[in-house]
Amino acid sequence: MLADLGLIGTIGEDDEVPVEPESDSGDEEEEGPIVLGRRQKALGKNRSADFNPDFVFTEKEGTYDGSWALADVMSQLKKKRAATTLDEKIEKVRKKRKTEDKEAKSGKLEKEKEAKEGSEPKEQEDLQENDEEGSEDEASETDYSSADENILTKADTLKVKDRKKKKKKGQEAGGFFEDASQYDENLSFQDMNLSRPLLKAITAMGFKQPTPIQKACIPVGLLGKDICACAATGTGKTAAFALPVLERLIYKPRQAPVTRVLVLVPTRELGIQVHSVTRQLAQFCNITTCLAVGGLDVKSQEAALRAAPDILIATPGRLIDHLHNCPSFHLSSIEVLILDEADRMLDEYFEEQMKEIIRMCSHHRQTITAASFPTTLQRVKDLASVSLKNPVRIFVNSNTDVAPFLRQEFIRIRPNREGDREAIVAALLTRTFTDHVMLFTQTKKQAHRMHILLGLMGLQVGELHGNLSQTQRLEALRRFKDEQIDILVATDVAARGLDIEGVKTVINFTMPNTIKHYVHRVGRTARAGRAGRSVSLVGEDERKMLKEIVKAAKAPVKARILPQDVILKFRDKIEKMEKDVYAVLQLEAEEKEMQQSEAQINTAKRLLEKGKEAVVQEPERSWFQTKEERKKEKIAKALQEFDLALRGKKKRKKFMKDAKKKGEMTAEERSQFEILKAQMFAERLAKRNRRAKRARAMPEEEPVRGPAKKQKQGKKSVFDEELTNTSKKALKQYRAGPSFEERKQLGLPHQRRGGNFKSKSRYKRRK
Ligand SMILES: Nc1ncnc2c1ncn2[C@@H]1O[C@H](COP(=O)(O)OP(=O)(O)OP(=O)(O)O)[C@@H](O)[C@H]1O
Repeated sequence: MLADLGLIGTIGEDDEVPVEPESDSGDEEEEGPIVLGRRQKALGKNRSADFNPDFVFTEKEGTYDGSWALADVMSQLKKKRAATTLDEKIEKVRKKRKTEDKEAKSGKLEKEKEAKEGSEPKEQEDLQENDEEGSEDEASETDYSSADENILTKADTLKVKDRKKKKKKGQEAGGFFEDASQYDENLSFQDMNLSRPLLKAITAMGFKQPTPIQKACIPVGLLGKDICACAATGTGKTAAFALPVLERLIYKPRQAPVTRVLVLVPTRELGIQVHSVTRQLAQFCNITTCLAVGGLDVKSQEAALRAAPDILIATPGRLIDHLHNCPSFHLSSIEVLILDEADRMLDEYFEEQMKEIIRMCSHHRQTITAASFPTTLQRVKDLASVSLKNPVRIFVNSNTDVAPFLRQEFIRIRPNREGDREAIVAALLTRTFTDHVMLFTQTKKQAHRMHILLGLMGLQVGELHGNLSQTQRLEALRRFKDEQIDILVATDVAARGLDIEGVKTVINFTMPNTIKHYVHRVGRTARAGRAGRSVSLVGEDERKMLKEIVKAAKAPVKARILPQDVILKFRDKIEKMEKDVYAVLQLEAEEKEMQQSEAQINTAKRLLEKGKEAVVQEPERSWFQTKEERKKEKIAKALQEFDLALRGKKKRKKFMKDAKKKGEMTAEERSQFEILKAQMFAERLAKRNRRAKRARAMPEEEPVRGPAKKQKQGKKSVFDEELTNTSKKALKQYRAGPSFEERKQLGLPHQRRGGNFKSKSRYKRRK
């Protein structure tokens, strides 16, 4: 059972001093290891009212082994492994290339000998040239020879980017929220009236003092109020919402076991992490937790749900699956609903699923939403569509705040040099940022390609995106966490919430869709008070976002310039590697084909041997939408996107068409495609925001009473009223005909012609 799996352990707890050992080698302007105290002093000058720069993420002294619970979670995964891993394929191609190069070299030497024996002076010249080429070939092998030393050590240039003065906007006022963003700076965990088991767990986890969001959030959460919380990435939001909830659960009288708390998260990996942190915080109390995210075994989750765990952490899709297919499981007992990464949970992508979940939740509950930043107050009000009741707004950072100890750098990509991106990234990863690096790409395809390219260069790389199986995703995360790989290439699936300890550098291959995505991506480093660095490649089309980032930055933003010959060298290297990349992709395709045919053969074999019964059909699981509805929704969304992608964008249309026709894209086109993808997303988002706000209501079917009801129905016309009035009085009046007054007004004879039916019908006829 999941509850017994012991999914304890966390990401990010150790006894390290919060110092970032820099991996840069050839950078003259580089500072030495950034000691937190010093950075803080510097920041002190720039003191922000939103984030308390005096806050120190103190060293963790806990004895608790905070390792990932990945091993346990992975035991739930289906064991369906590829015959060989991608890294094995890369290694195979690399070895082949090495032997081929060796052979070519020895061939050349032999030729050289022959030539020396009976050659003329001109031939000798040619051979000299060949010799030079030969040494370059050698250098193009993955390991760097002395010829490349210069390239590896030549320093980049760093310039501080000018920053236009940020206009200070007043905080958006909203009568809707009670504001509790001010907090008592001296508040300690002990002052918060938390129970002993929780305090013990906090100590065991090594937390010495609460973070600003925890200081602000925990006291309000304990009062049972609805909260709309917002703080920078990596500032401890998870514990901020988990602690008050755990405290309340400890004191709840227990009768029959019921699930009281539901935490919804947007990605599976984040679910695993939140579950792990909750388990650690609850390690000394008798509170049960359950993890129900996609990609993990359904059956064991069902069994765990039947035991009604106190806290359930889930992704929306898998939760709905259980609600519809696990008869005894329901949400009517939910007392606290928590939406982590709330802005994502309430965006269009999850809209239908969220409506369905909230519809099933009990009306009487506390709702807590946690996000890294709400862009506008309107957005926050959107969050209110989950029916927050007199919510308390707790914002301890402003809209575009990045982590306080993040150093932001940008590399300019000149027009028509888009094709250099891969070379620049390769140069950064081999020369400057060699370990604990996350590289973000826009598309899964580019992430995969970068994995292969960098792997062929001899770097230790892994990839994390939606095209991989859950096993592969978690395995990549585990290897990165365990320092088996130095670089994790990922798409935005890994951008939110993931707390991977010790990430030193985040590199953006292209700028992400929106600033919000940027803040999330770079938020994977400089967490919990540690220092970190982000390096983003910015092309002409992306400069607008750069300007905004520079404007919002509190610390100086730097421009990094790589020496041109370094870029050329790596470009050359990549060009030469192209055939090897193709070879790896080919190996993958062949293996996939083999596996598919093997599976078909096995099914046929079983059918032949044991008849139809041998092929066990999984019972179909039901879903809240019919297959038709699901299909319709998907088609509608796809059409909308397609429509947007094409509208007025002839250039794009042509680009897509050309790229498709050619089958293979050049480095330039690949980079453009990445940028295009991000732009399309941003456009879709902008269009969505321009649209008149639909009632994003998640209808709470509570009866509306009193004047509200009248207002809602609108005023009826006299005609409607007469037509629909069926009261006794109205009927009597109708039978009796118009009154004396009415007759006078209508110019009818004043005398009624008797009250009998006959005269009345006559009157009616005349009328
Ligand atoms: N009071 C504290 N003292 C020291 N470390 C803490 C404290 N609270 C949390 N942390 C650590 O800070 C790190 C970041 O915490 P967490 O993942 O909750 O941040 P977050 O705000 O949810 O980030 P994101 O927005 O990226 O999801 C974790 O490693 C956690 O263990």
